[in-house]
Amino acid sequence: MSTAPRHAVAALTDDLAEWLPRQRWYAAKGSRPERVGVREAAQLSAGEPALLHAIVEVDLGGGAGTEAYQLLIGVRPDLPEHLAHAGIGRIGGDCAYEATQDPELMSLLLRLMASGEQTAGIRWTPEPGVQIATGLRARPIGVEQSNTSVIFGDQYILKLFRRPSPGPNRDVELHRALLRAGSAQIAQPVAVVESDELVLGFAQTFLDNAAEGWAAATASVRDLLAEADLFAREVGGDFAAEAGRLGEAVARVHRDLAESMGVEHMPADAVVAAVAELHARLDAALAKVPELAEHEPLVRAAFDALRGLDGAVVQQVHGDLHLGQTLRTTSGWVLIDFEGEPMASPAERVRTRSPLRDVAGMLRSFDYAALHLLAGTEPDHQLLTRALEWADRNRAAFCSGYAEVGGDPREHGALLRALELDKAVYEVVYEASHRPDWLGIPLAALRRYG
Ligand SMILES: Nc1ncnc2c1ncn2[C@@H]1O[C@H](COP(=O)(O)OP(=O)(O)O)[C@@H](O)[C@H]1O
Ligand SMILES: O=P(O)(O)O[C@H]1O[C@H](CO)[C@@H](O[C@H]2O[C@H](CO)[C@@H](O)[C@H](O)[C@H]2O)[C@H](O)[C@H]1O
Repeated sequence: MSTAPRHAVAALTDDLAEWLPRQRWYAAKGSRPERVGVREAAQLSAGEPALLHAIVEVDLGGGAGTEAYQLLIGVRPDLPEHLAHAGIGRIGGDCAYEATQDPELMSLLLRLMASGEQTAGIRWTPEPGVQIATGLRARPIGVEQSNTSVIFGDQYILKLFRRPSPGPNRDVELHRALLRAGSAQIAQPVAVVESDELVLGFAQTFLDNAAEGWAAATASVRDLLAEADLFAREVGGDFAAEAGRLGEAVARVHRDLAESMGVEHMPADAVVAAVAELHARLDAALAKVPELAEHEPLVRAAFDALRGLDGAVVQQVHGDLHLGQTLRTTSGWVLIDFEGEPMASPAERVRTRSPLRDVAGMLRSFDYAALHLLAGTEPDHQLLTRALEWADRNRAAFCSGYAEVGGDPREHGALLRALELDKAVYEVVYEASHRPDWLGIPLAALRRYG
């Protein structure tokens, strides 16, 4: 490829305006970019295939502002069959494609991380004391995610942040803090990829043979619904013991984050401000999803019940905890992805929060796991009763497990209820823009809180 990197990516911007909205990690769901501009472009490899790195700026038009995305673009004269699905468009006579799908180009990233060098303004730095093996086969991860990850052999997983933001990266910082506290509930940090302003990628040990919490929990629900005249405790795939151990693991993570990064007691005026913020989040959600309106009084009452709350403890927490952020390894539960809520601004994400926020997230997730199989099916009272029984049983087991290490979350009923409702409202907005077929899950939950 003979064109300068910036010109090469600029040649692709019309194609990108079509391609970006089809990507799972594109945040402004439903809006086609009005314009795509190139903020930074660099060539990481000039061979054939060539590898371009770019930060592009998506202008959503109508005063909606811009969003920056990180792209890795492969360039070849022709796309072989195994990359046909990855095509983006054309740069001159060549084909441009999503490079994370190309093992040949991704193995270059592993070599760069192992070398610790700086290439085209990007630093590839192993974490202190880590020796990175090279020569491992790269493969893209086959799951839907907010970013894009590549696995190397069975040893490392590199997450490329699709919307890198300036300042310290929360995922990296919290992992380092947990490592300092000796946490056994995280995958070890391996390397960080950064430019002058942005953290672009984060590599960790790949936990081979780990089962995703969501997959394990929903397998248990499937077993139960197939035996709908048995109680959850009588079915072979009962999940309650695992839910309990997961509760313990989450409490350990909270204890270690508190030890490494400290805790604060919220003064009364901060509680008032936090309640106002909950209401403001609800206002924004109501404006986006009209179906929420019937639940407004219930949710506002739960928020108002917090006004007199005294001495609430806040600290760094996971921030977006659900079963999909947990992995069950042979030695216990591990939490992943400490970036915080994908829809929150970087400033909101770094704030200290009540640990009960994570507990509320997990409790909501047990509800999701129990009910997602019934979403969009004919109402069946028996199946619904069994699914709700599964949710109750596992929610209770999770809280009991948490209480083995930290305090019992159920002793803070008003706060937990308000945070669960806030999370359900967040989920309504998330589902409305990402998975409208699942919108009924958090809406039905709001109905049951009534
Ligand atoms: N250390 C790891 N070991 C094994 N699998 C992992 C690891 N980290 C992430 N994964 C897998 O990658 C998926 C996406 O990771 P995650 O950090 O949640 O990315 P995103 O921020 O894009 O949602 C997870 O659901 C899990 O299946
Ligand atoms: O994993 P992400 O950081 O991208 O989190 C977002 O997407 C999640 C869905 O993948 C979403 O979680 C919601 O759906 C889950 C089931 O798919 C469920 O277990 C969670 O309880 C529910 O909140 C998450 O809210 C969103 O931030």
